[in-house]
Amino acid sequence: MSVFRPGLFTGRVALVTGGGSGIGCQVSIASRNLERLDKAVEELRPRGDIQAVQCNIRNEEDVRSYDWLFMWTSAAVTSTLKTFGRLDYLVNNGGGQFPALSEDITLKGWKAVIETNLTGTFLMTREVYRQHFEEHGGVVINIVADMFRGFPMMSHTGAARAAVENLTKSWATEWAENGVRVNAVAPGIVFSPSARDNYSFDVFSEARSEIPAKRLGTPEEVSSAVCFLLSPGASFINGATLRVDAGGSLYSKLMKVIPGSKPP
Ligand SMILES: CCC/C=C/C(=O)SCCNC(=O)CCNC(=O)[C@H](O)C(C)(C)COP(=O)([O-])OP(=O)([O-])OC[C@H]1O[C@@H](n2cnc3c(N)ncnc32)[C@H](O)[C@@H]1OP(=O)([O-])[O-]
Ligand SMILES: NC(=O)C1=CN([C@@H]2O[C@H](COP(=O)(O)OP(=O)(O)OC[C@H]3O[C@@H](n4cnc5c(N)ncnc54)[C@H](OP(=O)(O)O)[C@@H]3O)[C@@H](O)[C@H]2O)C=CC1
Repeated sequence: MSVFRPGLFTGRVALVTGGGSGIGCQVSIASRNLERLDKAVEELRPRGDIQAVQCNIRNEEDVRSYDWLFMWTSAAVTSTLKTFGRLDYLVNNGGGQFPALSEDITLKGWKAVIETNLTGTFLMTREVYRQHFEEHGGVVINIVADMFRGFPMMSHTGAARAAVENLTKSWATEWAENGVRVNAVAPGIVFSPSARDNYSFDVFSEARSEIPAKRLGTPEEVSSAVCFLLSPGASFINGATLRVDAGGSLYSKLMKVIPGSKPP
């Protein structure tokens, strides 16, 4: 998802995991696949000062280490600070999961999802705080999901995202005195080719009828919320989760069809 709007953040520096674009400010985009990142940088270069950083957010060394001798730019936080000299925003957008009933999730699959969505967010945010925000302040946005009534068929990500929402509140309080704000954005259902490929059925067509607005959200609609929470207009908002789902989280959609219940 692209997360910024033109002109809003001129002179500011952002680090965005999981792709996204930074228009009008200087941005590092960080994910595992360098080829895809480079393509994104090519596309976005005319609109902003943007660099790609290969980083697996599950790997502490990728997040943290930097080899001053060889000048590797494999460490997301350090290389952003080295390239741009400052860091104002962190957007923890990188994440993902696969659909499965809980009883079918292997330990390896469980760990992959928890480490990506929960541990990755923790490692990135801890590092940004240690290296820059503790001294200079800043804003963190955590992208979570509509897991407010549990997340049947994706219980691993539901648990991880709920934990990230809780971390959002802990960090908002722990770091308020250092001028750090931490908020979360919970998108409803937004078309994503990777999610489409992860399902054996057309999840987006099926989901549409379960959204009160009867349409999917767009990346721009999520980015508006991210921009607002990053901006000075949100300077008194801390520890909040903004739902961007056209009311979908309030509507009783069923992720799993329950044919009938067995007597207790
Ligand atoms: C539409 C609803 C709303 C949408 C919300 C979104 O977020 S949209 C955007 C969402 N975007 C995405 O979700 C991005 C796509 N998702 C991913 O990249 C992965 O799901 C990931 C997040 C687990 C990362 O995994 P990774 O690269 O680190 O690991 P790996 O690939 O090596 O797998 C490790 C283990 O996980 C297990 N396992 C994995 N897949 C399946 C499966 N389909 N079935 C069953 N199990 C599966 C399996 O145990 C596997 O080990 P094995 O058996 O192979 O030895
Ligand atoms: N689309 C939707 O309906 C919803 C999406 N979300 C969440 O919003 C965020 C963006 O989603 P969307 O753009 O749709 O999905 P994508 O799958 O297109 O984006 C996910 C991004 O996360 C990156 N990523 C995954 N694992 C890691 C990792 N270990 N380290 C670094 N980067 C990683 C991927 O890049 P790479 O493979 O190169 O590492 C990819 O760029 C995700 O967290 C998603 O779960 C939440 C609710 C709904």
